[in-house]
Amino acid sequence: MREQNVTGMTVEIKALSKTYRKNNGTVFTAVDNVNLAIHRGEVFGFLGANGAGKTTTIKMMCGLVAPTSGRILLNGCDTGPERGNAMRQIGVVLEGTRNIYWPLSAWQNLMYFGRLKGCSGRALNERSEQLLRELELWDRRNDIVRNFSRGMQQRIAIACALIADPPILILDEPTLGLDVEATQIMKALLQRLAREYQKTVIITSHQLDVVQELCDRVAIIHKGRIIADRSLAELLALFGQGCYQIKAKGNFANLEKNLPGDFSVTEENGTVLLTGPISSQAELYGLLLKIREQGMTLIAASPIEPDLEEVFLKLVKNKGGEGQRWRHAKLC
Ligand SMILES: Nc1ncnc2c1ncn2[C@@H]1O[C@H](COP(=O)(O)OP(=O)(O)OP(=O)(O)O)[C@@H](O)[C@H]1O
Repeated sequence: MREQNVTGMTVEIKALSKTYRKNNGTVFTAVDNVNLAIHRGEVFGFLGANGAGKTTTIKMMCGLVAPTSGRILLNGCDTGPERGNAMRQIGVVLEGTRNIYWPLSAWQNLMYFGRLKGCSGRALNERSEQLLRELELWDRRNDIVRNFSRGMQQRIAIACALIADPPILILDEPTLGLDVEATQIMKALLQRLAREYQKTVIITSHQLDVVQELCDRVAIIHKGRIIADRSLAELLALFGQGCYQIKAKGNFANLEKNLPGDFSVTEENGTVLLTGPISSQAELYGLLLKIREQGMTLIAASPIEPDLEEVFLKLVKNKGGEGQRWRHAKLC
């Protein structure tokens, strides 16, 4: 029976672990005590470097890999004892364009996947038409999918994943291989699914600019463990405090050794860029003074906003995750 969903979360992952036994008999932990709670109507980015444990976690959510321990509740249904019900709560696009049948038309794909998921008759026809119109593919419904662009194939895969109207949509690299325009269409579509239809949209992606534009919240997994789980705004703010970039011209050789250790110095087309943490106005003025004393010409000094890529790299490089955030926050 479905567990009453009183938490307002459509996905709850509790103490989830997965271990594999290697050929030499040692045990390898791919996913290590992961806890996540994802809201209805949220676009959630699940990030990690290669081999971090994203796919293993997603596969456990999709019932493709059995957890070693822990629980996954999808809209209140436990993927263990209530696998069938739990699977009805999700639509999954794991390998994008490979999720659909290329020799079939768009319409035939929807009929096929719809029937596979227990839909039939008028309801299936109406749902298919609605999805194809929504995804601006209605005019191409009778065309063979093989001849579609990658972006269109990806949209058909999403339509097939949504055919039974699940509350949760999971997508692995939804914008991989798409051009700029198709990427924009995909981002707008996923955002609309979350905002207008209150779907919980979970994406994995290595394209951090896409994640930054698209996601409300981000979790970062590293060596099987969650090292950050926050709203995007919080994550960026956490790492953005007091970070400055100063532009100047002139010889910086002597200045470099007098800079605080966390500062980086680069030169671009004759302009020297000094980037690093500044904790107070006094510290900023002191540094500007040093630059002038050096005989350099000051061009500009401005606070900088970190992007998700910087935040990701800092967290992953320092491995300690948010537990050490104050130390990292200084490393602008
Ligand atoms: N069936 C398996 N047997 C043994 N080890 C596995 C198995 N599946 C995954 N692993 C290991 O578990 C770790 C996590 O793999 P996973 O595929 O979840 O990473 P990922 O974050 O999805 O990486 P990528 O971004 O490269 O897809 C890796 O070290 C991988 O080699």
